Amino acid sequence: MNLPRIVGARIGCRDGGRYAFGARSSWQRTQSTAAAATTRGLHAHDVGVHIHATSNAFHARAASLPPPPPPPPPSSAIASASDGGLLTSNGRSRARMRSNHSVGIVSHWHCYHSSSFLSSMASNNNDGKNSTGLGEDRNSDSNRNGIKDERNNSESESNSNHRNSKINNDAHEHDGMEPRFQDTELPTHSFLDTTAASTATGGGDGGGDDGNRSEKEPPPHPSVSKMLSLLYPESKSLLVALGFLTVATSATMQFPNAIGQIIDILSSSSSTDVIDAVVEAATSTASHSSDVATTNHDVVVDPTRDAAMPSDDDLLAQQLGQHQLLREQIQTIGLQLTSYFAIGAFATFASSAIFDSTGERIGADLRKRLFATLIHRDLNFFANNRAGELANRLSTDVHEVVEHLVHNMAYFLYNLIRALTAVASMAVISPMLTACISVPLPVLLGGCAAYYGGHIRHWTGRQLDVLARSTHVATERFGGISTVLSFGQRRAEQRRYSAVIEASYGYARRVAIYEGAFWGSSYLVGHAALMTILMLGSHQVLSGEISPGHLAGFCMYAIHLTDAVVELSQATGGFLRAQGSGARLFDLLEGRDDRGGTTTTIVVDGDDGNDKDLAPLVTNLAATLPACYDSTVHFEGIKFSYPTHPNKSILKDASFVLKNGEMLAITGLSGSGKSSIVSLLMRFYEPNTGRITLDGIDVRRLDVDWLRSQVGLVGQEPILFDASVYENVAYGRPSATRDEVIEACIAAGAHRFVLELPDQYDTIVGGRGASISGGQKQRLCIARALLTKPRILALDEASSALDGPTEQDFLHRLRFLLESKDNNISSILFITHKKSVLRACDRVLVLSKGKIIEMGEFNSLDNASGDQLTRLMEGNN
Ligand SMILES: Nc1ncnc2c1ncn2[C@@H]1O[C@H](COP(=O)(O)OP(=O)(O)OP(=O)(O)O)[C@@H](O)[C@H]1O
Repeated sequence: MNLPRIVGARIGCRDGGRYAFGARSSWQRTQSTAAAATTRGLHAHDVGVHIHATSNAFHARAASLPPPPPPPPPSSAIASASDGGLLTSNGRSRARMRSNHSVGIVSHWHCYHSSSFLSSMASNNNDGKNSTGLGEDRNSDSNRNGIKDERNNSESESNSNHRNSKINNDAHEHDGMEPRFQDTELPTHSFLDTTAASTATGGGDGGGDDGNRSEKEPPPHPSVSKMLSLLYPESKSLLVALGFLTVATSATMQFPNAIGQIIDILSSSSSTDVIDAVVEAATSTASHSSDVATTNHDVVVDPTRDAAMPSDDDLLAQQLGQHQLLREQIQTIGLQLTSYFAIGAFATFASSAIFDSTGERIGADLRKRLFATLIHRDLNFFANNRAGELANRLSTDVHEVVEHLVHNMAYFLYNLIRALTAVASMAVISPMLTACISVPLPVLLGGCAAYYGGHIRHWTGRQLDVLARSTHVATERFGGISTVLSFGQRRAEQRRYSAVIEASYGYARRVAIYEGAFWGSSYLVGHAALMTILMLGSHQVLSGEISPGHLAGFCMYAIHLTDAVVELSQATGGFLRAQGSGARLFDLLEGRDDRGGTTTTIVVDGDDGNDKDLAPLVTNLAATLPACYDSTVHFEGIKFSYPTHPNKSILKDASFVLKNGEMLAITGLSGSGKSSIVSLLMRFYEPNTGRITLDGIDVRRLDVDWLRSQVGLVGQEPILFDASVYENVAYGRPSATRDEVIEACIAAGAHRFVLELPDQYDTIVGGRGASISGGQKQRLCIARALLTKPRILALDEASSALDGPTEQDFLHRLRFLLESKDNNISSILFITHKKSVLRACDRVLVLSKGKIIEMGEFNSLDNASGDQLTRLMEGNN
């Protein structure tokens, strides 16, 4: 299961297919299943890239690391131990990872953190505009607008701006349409303009005007309590994980203490004497036995030796006993440490596994919630929000929130426990030394992190914006490679891409410098603190206040403290980044977006002529018509503008009737508002004034899903999903039998070519039906609409890709379906430019600039000379 592809495909559905077929909840289930699969670890390709790459960043990083250098020379146990995070300036995260092995469980969290440090900062700045998954939608937009866009591209390439603008102007004058998705064709300066990049990433879809998608104001950051509310459902697991984390950290923190004890045991004067004596005895025994072997007969016993004095042998035996005692003491400490570390290892495993899986659980739930919210938004919302960007929110932003919220929380807690334990242990050893380090250190390191972190965030954001833009453009160009080739633009594209990548590298270099400065400063501050401790501590040892072992232990705790303070400042930054990523998510979840909001309040002319707030009726989903209703549709004085362009009048006082039992064609110049009529009938949008009635009832009083189920819409662009022929046709009625699907395909004239496909009805048609022809796609879409047994069939240029004989056959079948008593279809609405279709219809309605200018039978209109229809039909014989 491929989550982003599913999401992209569903959200990118431009013809409103989801709405028309009322299959939102079924896709919602699909999405839930995909999310659940992700949670169970069945990471699909794209999800895996996002989730695994970061949540298992440790492993990925570790795998890519060079082998660790040889251990530091034993001359400095402290220096070697201090690698636990402090002596890390050069390799930064890498060195941190390596060195952290020396302090037990530290490694996991460090490595995790190290890899997420930059990416997390950056991704926030990127504001979720990762270009992954964007290209497909934008490509399709580009393809739709292919000729115009590509002409523009070609013109700009040859630096003829005049011609370029003329093409646009011509197009504009001709059909009154605004050129859509102009930003897909960027002159070099805007291509490199990171401000533009930040606004222009994302896959455009949904039929909106891209140009209108101006940069959104960043939403306010959600409060801390709101962020933490995401964790609430999993609070039990998190508490358990926290318990394990505390145990693991406590176990780790035993190590410095143990080192101190061992050093003290070994360096006390009595121990030194015993060790010296035993070593001496061992040496002399060795030389003595060799002497005995050579001069055994020379041995002379001293008769004057005092019998009361303990003999050398007794003394040696005593010292050997004490030596054995020392060994046992050290072994006891070793055993204690071993048991601590065994417990620590288990606790690390448990806390890590619980934190990770809980994070994924929270992410999966958040994705399901967000998808459920998005899939129920209206078409206007999708016109205002790029499909790719929404899909990105589902994958990247949710991942960011989980990453920073859950993992950072774990990381923060871990470091907090570590820092507190270190301070407490240090205070026990030497309160004075503790005060010396624990006050200035957090201030200095926190200051460094705040100062450099701000710069790193800033430049990483710029870099990722440019990178995201470049990725989007690359995806788009690869998708439209045939156009790039046909206009000979390969080198130009190569130059553009190189330029933007260079710009991105420029930002990356600045990031690298600030990062280096941060780690350099941390190194300096940390080592200065360590040096101070060593100096002051040595004086204390000399004055007998603390033992050398205590000093060694203290230094190790100080290293832990230094490291923990650095990590704490970064973890806090991580939480702020989670807030940044969460801002847009909460906006979407709570439907607070300022553009393209849902229809919550509808004011309409009531039946009694008074304006009424119909919101309660609209939300009451029970209103439907009886099965035998008359499917006559009345458009009464409809005035309409798209919410994105409220000042542009699309329909101007349009009134007409679609009678029960008739085939009505609407024709007119491109952009005259034909498709908008179907959108209003489907209630994708609401008219500004006037009303649409079905059987005399205002459609706004009817259950919108029921209404849509009564209209079988075949959109202008045949949208198929990346599934089998059978699944695509049965999309609107998943319960349909195979026979019913075949029947619908026969009626739509699709059966014959389906049989010729490699797996017939089980053939996968590819993303957007890429592996079948345009005419075949159209026929499958018609079959899909017929299968839902609609009362009204609305065909928006649905036969445009059919050849003459196939179209004639199709029209005959439709007439048969309309007249057949067994069939549900009672009226057919054609949106068409084709004379053959117009001729087959009962009546033709001619639309010009949103006004109905002619209406009647085709022959009567066709015979009237000089009219709009005749001009329309020129060259259309
Ligand atoms: N989602 C939208 N948001 C804003 N404007 C839109 C939207 N969809 C269409 N328009 C604009 O509304 C006008 C009418 O569009 P419509 O698609 O109804 O025309 P049409 O007659 O069906 O054109 P064609 O024959 O080219 O399909 C056009 O100017 C178009 O740019």
